[in-house]
Amino acid sequence: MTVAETVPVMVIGGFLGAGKTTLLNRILKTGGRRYAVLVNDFGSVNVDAALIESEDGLTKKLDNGCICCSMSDGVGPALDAAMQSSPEAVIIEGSGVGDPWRIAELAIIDKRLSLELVVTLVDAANFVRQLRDEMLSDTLERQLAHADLVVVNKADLASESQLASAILAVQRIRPDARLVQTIESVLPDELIGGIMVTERPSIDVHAHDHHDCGHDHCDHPEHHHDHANPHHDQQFARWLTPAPAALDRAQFEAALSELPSALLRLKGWVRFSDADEPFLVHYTAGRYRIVPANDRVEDTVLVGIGLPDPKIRLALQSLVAA
Ligand SMILES: Nc1nc2c(ncn2[C@@H]2O[C@H](COP(=O)(O)OP(=O)(O)OP(=O)(O)O)[C@@H](O)[C@H]2O)c(=O)[nH]1
Repeated sequence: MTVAETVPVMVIGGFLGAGKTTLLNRILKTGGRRYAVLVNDFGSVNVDAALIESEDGLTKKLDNGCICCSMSDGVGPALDAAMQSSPEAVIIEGSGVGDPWRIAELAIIDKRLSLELVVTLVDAANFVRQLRDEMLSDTLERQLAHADLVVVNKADLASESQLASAILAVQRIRPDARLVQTIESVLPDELIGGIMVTERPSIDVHAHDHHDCGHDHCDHPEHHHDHANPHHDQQFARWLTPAPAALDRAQFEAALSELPSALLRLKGWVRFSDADEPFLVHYTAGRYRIVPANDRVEDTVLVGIGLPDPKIRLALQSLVAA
């Protein structure tokens, strides 16, 4: 197979809530190619997969958990299934605490694929503060380390100085990447289908290293985690909170505003007592958005991720008791 016959792969990375799914949906709408999409979410309910607006039935959902594990054999069964529909391009959205380069490596070693672009999103309003947090900085820096394109998103939520310092910090970590600043992940037209990466530095991929990724369910011989950091998102805790009862919206919003700051991201669906349809809840770093959900809601449940803090479980319980 020549390079021309390989299927280009775009990997989308970036921290929790930075706007990855928003970008993915934008590319699906306007990118003009037949895409196969793999998404890897942080919780046991794959909220992102439900939010991918694919109209052509090509979207393939990855099972939850570590993308490196789910895709360890070559690029894995999920991609094999996606390739059956002969996509013109593949987009893989990593989890908000994952390392997009781990996914990119898998694309590099699969002969059917060629890595086209690693794009990393950054939350303009929160990036510098997150970078100063020693529990988060390593994850954030890794996400940028191999980015070809950095999208400094959520510019509408950032002050001028937050935006300027976010851009400076990105340039310090990844001076070679192209950088754009966006609102709602609206990329300039010329970037939407990807950018031509003409010079990718030589790549050191250890396809046959064998080391334990630390996941109980994984028994694959070929993993590509760092030896130094075999389980890259170990420091994060996850919460699954069913929300079966119809909630009082005002109380729910009040409780959302009180969530402990160690809870970095919360998303999912709830029902309110004054409305028939379910609502989609997005909470990131103290801000939230509640919008009517589409018709694909199966369970009303909230999934959360953050740094371990005993206050979070109680706060989530009172949230769904609102
Ligand atoms: N105000 C504002 N909100 C945004 C912007 N971009 C995305 N959002 C909202 O931020 C929330 C998170 O966006 P997502 O696209 O789901 O972020 P993500 O990176 O996929 O999140 P995870 O997969 O959970 O890490 C959603 O409510 C979006 O509608 C933006 O530029 N400005």
